[in-house]
Amino acid sequence: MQRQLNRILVINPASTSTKIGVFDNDLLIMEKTIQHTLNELSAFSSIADQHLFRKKTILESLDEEGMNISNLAAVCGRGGLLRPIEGGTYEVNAEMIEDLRVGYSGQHASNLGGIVAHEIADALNIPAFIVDPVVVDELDPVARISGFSSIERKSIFHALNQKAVARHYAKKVGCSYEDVNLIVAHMGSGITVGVHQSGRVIDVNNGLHGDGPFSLERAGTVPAGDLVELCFSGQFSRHEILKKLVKNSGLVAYLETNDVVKVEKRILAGDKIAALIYQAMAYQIAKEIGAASAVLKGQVDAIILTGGLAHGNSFVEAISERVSWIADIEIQPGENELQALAEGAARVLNGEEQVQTYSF
Ligand SMILES: Nc1ncnc2c1ncn2[C@@H]1O[C@H](COP(=O)(O)OP(=O)(O)O)[C@@H](O)[C@H]1O
Ligand SMILES: CCCC(=O)OP(=O)(O)O
Repeated sequence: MQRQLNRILVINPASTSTKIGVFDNDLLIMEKTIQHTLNELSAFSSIADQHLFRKKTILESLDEEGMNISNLAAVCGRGGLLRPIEGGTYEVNAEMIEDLRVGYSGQHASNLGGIVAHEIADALNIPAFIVDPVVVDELDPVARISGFSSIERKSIFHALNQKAVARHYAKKVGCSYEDVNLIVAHMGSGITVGVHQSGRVIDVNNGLHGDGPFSLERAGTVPAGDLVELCFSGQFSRHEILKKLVKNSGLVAYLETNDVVKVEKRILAGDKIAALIYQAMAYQIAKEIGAASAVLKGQVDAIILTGGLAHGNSFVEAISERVSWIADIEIQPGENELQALAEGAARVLNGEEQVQTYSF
């Protein structure tokens, strides 16, 4: 079926930048990363308060690029820490904006995606969407059990990129996403390993302040008793501990950088600590992939390695040597989030997928 031409503005707010793209359906016309200085952002007391500033910089950038926004069909933002929801494309509504504004499941720059998309779309009288936000929750009941009866495991992960690379793989092998079983490891500031069974992510580590491998900045699973002792030691406030777990752990804590390219140079120059930490990060990811293969009872069509760290040949090799016996390994470097947002909006605008409503 012939698709109609839909011009879509997509917005992916990150902690120090806003990435934007203009697409005709899923065909990229223009993309730009708008960098924000710490000085600019420090003027705001919360992430949500940045919405007018981010909107202004987006509209100015589009103007500079000569983009006429009057012919847009929709605006689509990366969704944030909402209530747990099924995967899909959601129209932004008042309930969603309120949850993004307060950060129902926590604070993350992606909370701005839906808010800013709505503000731009509203002025143009066109719909605003979010696609596969980080709170997509399709966990099997058994995966929710933590072992500590007052705490349930949560699904907070790179749903947008994970589902996009999984769909691309399925298309490449001539199947639909619902026909394949995949393990997807997204490896960047946060690292999440998702078990994709028949189009649903039935198990995944909580990549924000939950569990799983440590990452560039996150702690991942930490020995529980020792963490409790640290929390009650009087050394740290609640905010400091949470910040440490999310922003100042992993590679940053051990090696004082979140740049793996620099770490690889240090290793080549003989830095033994750098080599140990680098190996440990690959080891923990491989271990998580091994656990995911047990969830799928070994019926794994492919393992997909994605995110910025998948650009690194030796890092990919360090993981592959431990897990290549499980299934073929596909490398899809980078995060493809702008493309995934455009694809999600285009599927709905072209009637290929039903738009979802955020309600509770
Ligand atoms: N060619 C490369 N080789 C090794 N590591 C790379 C390469 N390109 C990027 N990286 C690493 O990827 C990481 C950034 O991942 P990314 O997914 O962009 O993070 P974020 O989650 O913040 O978007 C950095 O540590 C960077 O050094
Ligand atoms: C897992 C939630 C999303 C996340 O961690 O994103 P970043 O890796 O971009 O911080």
